[in-house]
Amino acid sequence: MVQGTVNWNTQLDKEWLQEYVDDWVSFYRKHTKEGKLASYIPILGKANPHHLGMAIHGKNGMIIRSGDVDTPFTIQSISKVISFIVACMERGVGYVLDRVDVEPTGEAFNSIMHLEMKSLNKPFNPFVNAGALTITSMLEGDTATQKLEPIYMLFEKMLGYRPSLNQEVYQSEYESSARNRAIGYYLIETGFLEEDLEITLETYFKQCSIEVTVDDLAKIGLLLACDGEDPNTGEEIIPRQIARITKALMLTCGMYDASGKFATYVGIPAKSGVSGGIVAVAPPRVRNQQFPFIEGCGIGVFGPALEDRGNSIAGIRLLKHIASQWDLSIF
Ligand SMILES: NC(=O)CC[C@H](N)C(=O)O
Repeated sequence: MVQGTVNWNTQLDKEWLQEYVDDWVSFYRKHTKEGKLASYIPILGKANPHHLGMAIHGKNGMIIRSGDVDTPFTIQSISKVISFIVACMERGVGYVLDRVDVEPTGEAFNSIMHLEMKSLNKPFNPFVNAGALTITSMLEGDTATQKLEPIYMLFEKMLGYRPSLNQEVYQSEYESSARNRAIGYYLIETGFLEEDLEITLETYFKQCSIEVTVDDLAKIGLLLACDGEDPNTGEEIIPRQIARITKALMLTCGMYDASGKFATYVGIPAKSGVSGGIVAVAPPRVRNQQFPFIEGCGIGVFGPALEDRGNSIAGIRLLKHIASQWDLSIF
C-alpha cells in the first residue's frame, strides 16, 4: 500500500482504493473453488459457489463496492447478532446474560455433543445455535410475527428500508430442521427455552431467512463501529453498552470454531453465516493515520463457498488481506 500524506477522502483516493479492492476481490475469487456450499439446508446448495462480493462503508462517507454486490442472500447466523441486540434492548443486558453465557465453545455452531459434555450451566454464547434459540425464545411477544417485529424495526433503522423474508429459504430450513429441533428439545429439558418450541423455531428460521446484500451488512458493521450511533445523524440506534458487548462476542465467538484464528490473523469483530455472508467491524484507529478508513468502517462480504467451519472461504482470506494492507486489527 502506498503511504504518505494521502487523506483517503478525495475522489482520486476513492478511485485508487477501488482499483486495489477490485484486484483483491478478483484474486480471491479463485479461492472459492476450494470451498463448498452449505447443503444441509438444501436450498443454500443451489447458490453460485463462485460468487464473491464486498462492500466497505466508511464513517467518512466513502463507499467501495466490488464483485458480486447485487446478489441478495439470506442473513442466516448473522441474524443472531440482531436478535441478541433486540433481546438486550427488550429485557436488559443482565437478564439476557444471566441466561446465555459469553464463552466460545471451540465446537461447531450446531454441536449437540458439547451441551452435555461440558455440563451446561447455560448455553455458551448467543451465536451458537443453543444460545441463539434461547435468545429468540426470550424475545417479547406471543407469536413469531410479534417477536420478529422489533427485529424488522431495528433492521429498518440500520438499513433505511425493511428487508424481506425469503420464503423459499424459510421453507427449506423448516423442512430440514431436525438438528435445531434436537437442540430445542435439549433446551426444554434443561429449562432454558422460554417459549414454545414451535414458535421459537418459526421465529428463528424466519430471522435467518431475512434477505440482505453486502451493502446492508456493511451498514450494520459501520453502525457497530460507531458504537451504535447512526454515523450520519448521531442518533443512538443501539445503546453503546450493548453495541460494545456485541462486538466482544463477535470477536470471541463470531466465526464459530475459527474465531481464535480470525482474531489472530484478521483482528476485528466479525460474524458469519452459512449462506456465505460476513459482517466485519473496523473501529476507528488512532495510529497510522496514513491508512484508509481510519475513522472506522463496516465491511460486508458475500461468498457462499465455505471452509470446513462454515465461514466463507474466499471471504475470510479477502478480509485477512485487507486487514493487513490497511492495518485494521484492533490489537
Ligand atoms: N451458521 C449458520 O448460519 C446457521 C444458521 C442456520 N439457520 C442454522 O440454524 O443452522
